[in-house]
Amino acid sequence: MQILQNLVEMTGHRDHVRLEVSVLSTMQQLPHVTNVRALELSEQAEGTLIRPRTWLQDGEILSSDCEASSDQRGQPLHTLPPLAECIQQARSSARHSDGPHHHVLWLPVWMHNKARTCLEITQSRPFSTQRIEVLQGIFRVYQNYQSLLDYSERDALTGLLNRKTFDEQFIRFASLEANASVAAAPHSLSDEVPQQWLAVVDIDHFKQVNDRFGHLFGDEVLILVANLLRASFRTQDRIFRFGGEEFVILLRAASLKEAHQVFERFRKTVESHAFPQLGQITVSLGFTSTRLCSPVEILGQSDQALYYAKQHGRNQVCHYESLVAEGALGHQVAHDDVELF
Ligand SMILES: Nc1nc2c(ncn2[C@@H]2O[C@H](COP(=O)(O)OP(=O)(O)OP(=O)(O)O)[C@@H](O)[C@H]2O)c(=O)[nH]1
Repeated sequence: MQILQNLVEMTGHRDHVRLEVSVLSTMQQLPHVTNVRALELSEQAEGTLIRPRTWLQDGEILSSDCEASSDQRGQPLHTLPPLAECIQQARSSARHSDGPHHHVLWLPVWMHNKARTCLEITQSRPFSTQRIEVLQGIFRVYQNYQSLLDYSERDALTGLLNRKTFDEQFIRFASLEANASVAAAPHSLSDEVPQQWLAVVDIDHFKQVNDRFGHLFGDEVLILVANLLRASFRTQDRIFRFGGEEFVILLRAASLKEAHQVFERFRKTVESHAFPQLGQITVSLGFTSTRLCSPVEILGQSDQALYYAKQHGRNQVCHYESLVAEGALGHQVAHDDVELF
């Protein structure tokens, strides 16, 4: 009965992290469970890393509020061989016993053929068949509900994250970033601190595609561009379809140079892609650093850089602060210049 009540509570959430906290508290209440964690898997230059995103501490379930790439508690996936093998073979669970009172069960959350999260349950007794059935039952409800949440966060045409999700995630992220940067050094173009960049991408002369080939064909082009976006960025970078033929990318990069290179590489990928019937299409991209500004200002700055790219020949990447430093843009975007949220 307690489990049923917990399941009702679990499915009342509209947020991935709160749902995760809820499923872990449900599992933690089972007898002999000594620890529960949700591990996040992320692809980094040095290989797949795992870090605890939600965990049990002093009887309370806590969640990390920092980005995976800046979390010091990440460890290489290969340091947990049974889990690494389970992920590599796309299996639904793995188990490991480390002494008579330490038994671990891992349940990876598979979505779009990728496991980005894995639940970890530790018990002081070996897992009985019945216990595994109960845990897997709870896990299936949780996973189905995660899929529903995921579906509501995505754009139906391209499968990218939608504008609503951007508004929710970016406002939350920007307030975390603002708090973190209170003690940070003043911003300069040559800073080498890992930071986030926001780019607005717009397909050039897309209206002509629709006019010549029809709206349905235009939709196919949007899907192809979305696929190129997915292939060009890492899984921890977030890509949104913002509306129409406009996309937004949130990228983590160590320097302006690196961010510029990554965006430039994407521009070239689109330029050199052979689109059926169309041949070549191009994109313009405006980007800015997300530090020390409000979400409205950040979007406004990227939009200004994009507008500049469009006005100066299209098929190019423009960086807002560089344009301002060169005197190419008239003025910095103020709060009331743009109204987006
Ligand atoms: N096929 C399709 N077209 C869309 C969708 N959303 C917006 N569009 C079209 O995208 C086009 C955008 O055109 P504009 O913003 O005028 O500019 P453009 O032709 O892309 O030219 P520049 O941006 O100036 O390079 C319009 O024709 C819209 O109808 C969509 O979901 N599917």
